[in-house]
Amino acid sequence: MTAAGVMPSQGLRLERNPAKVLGSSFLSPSSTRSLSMAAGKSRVPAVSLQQQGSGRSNPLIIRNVVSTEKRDGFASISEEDYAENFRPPHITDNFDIPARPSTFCAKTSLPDGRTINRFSNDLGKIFVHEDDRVLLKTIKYASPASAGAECVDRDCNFHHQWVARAGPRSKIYFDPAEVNAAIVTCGGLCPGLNDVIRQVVLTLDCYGVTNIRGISNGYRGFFEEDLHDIPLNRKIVQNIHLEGGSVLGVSRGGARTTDIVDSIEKKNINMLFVLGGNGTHAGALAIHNECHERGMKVVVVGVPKTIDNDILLMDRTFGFDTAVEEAQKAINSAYIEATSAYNGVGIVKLMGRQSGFIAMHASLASGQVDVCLIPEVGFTLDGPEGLMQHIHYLLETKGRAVICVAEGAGQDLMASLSNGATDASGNPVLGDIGVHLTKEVKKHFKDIGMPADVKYIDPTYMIRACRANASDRILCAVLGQNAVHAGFAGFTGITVGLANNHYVLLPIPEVISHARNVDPNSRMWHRCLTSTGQPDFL
Ligand SMILES: Nc1ncnc2c1ncn2[C@@H]1O[C@H](COP(=O)(O)OP(=O)(O)OP(=O)(O)O)[C@@H](O)[C@H]1O
Ligand SMILES: O=P(O)(O)OC[C@H]1O[C@](O)(CO)[C@@H](O)[C@@H]1O
Ligand SMILES: [Mg+2]
Repeated sequence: MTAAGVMPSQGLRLERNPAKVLGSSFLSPSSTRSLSMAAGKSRVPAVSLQQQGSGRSNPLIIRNVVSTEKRDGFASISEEDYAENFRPPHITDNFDIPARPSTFCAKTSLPDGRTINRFSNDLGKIFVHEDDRVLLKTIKYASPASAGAECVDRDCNFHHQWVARAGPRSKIYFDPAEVNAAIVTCGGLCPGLNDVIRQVVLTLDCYGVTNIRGISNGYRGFFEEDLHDIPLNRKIVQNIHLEGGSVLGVSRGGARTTDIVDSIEKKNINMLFVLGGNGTHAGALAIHNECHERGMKVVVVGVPKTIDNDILLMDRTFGFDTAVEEAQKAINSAYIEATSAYNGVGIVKLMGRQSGFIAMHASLASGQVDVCLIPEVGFTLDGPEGLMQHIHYLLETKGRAVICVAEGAGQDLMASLSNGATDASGNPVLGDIGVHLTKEVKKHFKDIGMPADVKYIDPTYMIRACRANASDRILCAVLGQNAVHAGFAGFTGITVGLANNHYVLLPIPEVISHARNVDPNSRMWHRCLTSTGQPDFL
């Protein structure tokens, strides 16, 4: 991201049905359907997998908006463009399915197998109107030079970006008796996975769905012969949120879209909930597209899971808050060690392959960190501006130095170590910056004959395996419930999220074009620097 020109929607421009959007609002599923049919076109995004990949790319280039005119690095995009881009794909875009009254909360099952009426839909306003919208951006920047400015034109004009509001609709597109739901958790672990699984199951139960399965160990569970589905119901999931991890298991790699969709077809799954990060969502989009190409009436709904908080457009993803909180223990231990030692240096490594949000927030929260290093901001070790000089200064002035480093930081300093290797999902295998820094700091002070007592803490997997904290559990509850509401409302190829403090539905391509990064021009990074008092190390 540059301070000068950040696209409002940092995703791909989809080749969509040219249905005219009125003003800045969206079309309701029913009106969209008639327009789609009239136009004789499918709204399934014609986007290749390569385009869907989570590798970084310049949003100004990939958003190939026909009406876009680029001037001084800015693209002029109309509010209609936003509306069209953020219109969540709907099952009725491709199939003529009648809407039916919602069954949400009509009844629920008890642990003993009995069914009771929950509460009547007449009791109050429980439904979100299908035309409800959430405003994505709320700041009107006066100038592209404003801190963290996201401007779409040279004059920094404000464009309304309305996105669909998440929540239960009064009309649904599935008969609960015919729903065959599946949940899959992919990628790495993240605090809160079990909470989301639990909420998806509880909410399906509230709609009256009894046929629910968990797919074992991520996408692999669809086709690895030794992996078996796990039946799920209200009773089974009742206490799963009390532990970290995923009761379904996770995995990386092995995503063969055609095999997965063969399996979906064979198992008759028609509502798929996919919990995962950028890679998982790219897979979900591929599954969604393949299902539609095969004429399968399947909705695919994502729930963004990334402890790193690196998914576009979202205020935060579940697990992040827990990670920041858990990291405090490690930072505090490093601080205690460093302050108690003679010339103590405490180094803590935190997760964040491409994005330094955990390290930045944990450093800011702790107030004990002297230097925060993130992937988005380069640094050097040696020379007058280098990190070693600053540690030297800290030892002389404070008698200690506490460093919080994100795992993706300083990879250029260890180019020879990582060797271009990738994991099963194609993610780069990183060099261990924590170990590298520890060695370099020890070596530097030994070389100059100054005592330095260096202690290194790597709490990464301890943090990731935690049970979610209360605030993340609430986020998980709302996201899990909204995923089911979205599925019943017929939305597909979408994901749920918290944007601008409201719960929304977003088309998957809009959130996965690249990882969300810390903007070095943002107020938050500047707040972190104000707190640590660190200089630039370049
Ligand atoms: N471009 C892609 N298209 C289809 N499937 C993909 C793609 N990228 C990754 N996947 C699959 O999605 C699953 C999860 O991907 P990955 O391991 O990158 O985790 P992730 O969802 O990004 O989560 P995390 O935040 O933990 O990295 C894997 O099974 C992987 O094969
Ligand atoms: O070791 P694993 O399981 O591949 O996971 C490590 C990765 O997972 C992440 O937390 C993303 O989920 C990265 O920050 C980290 O590099
Ligand atoms: Mg990933």
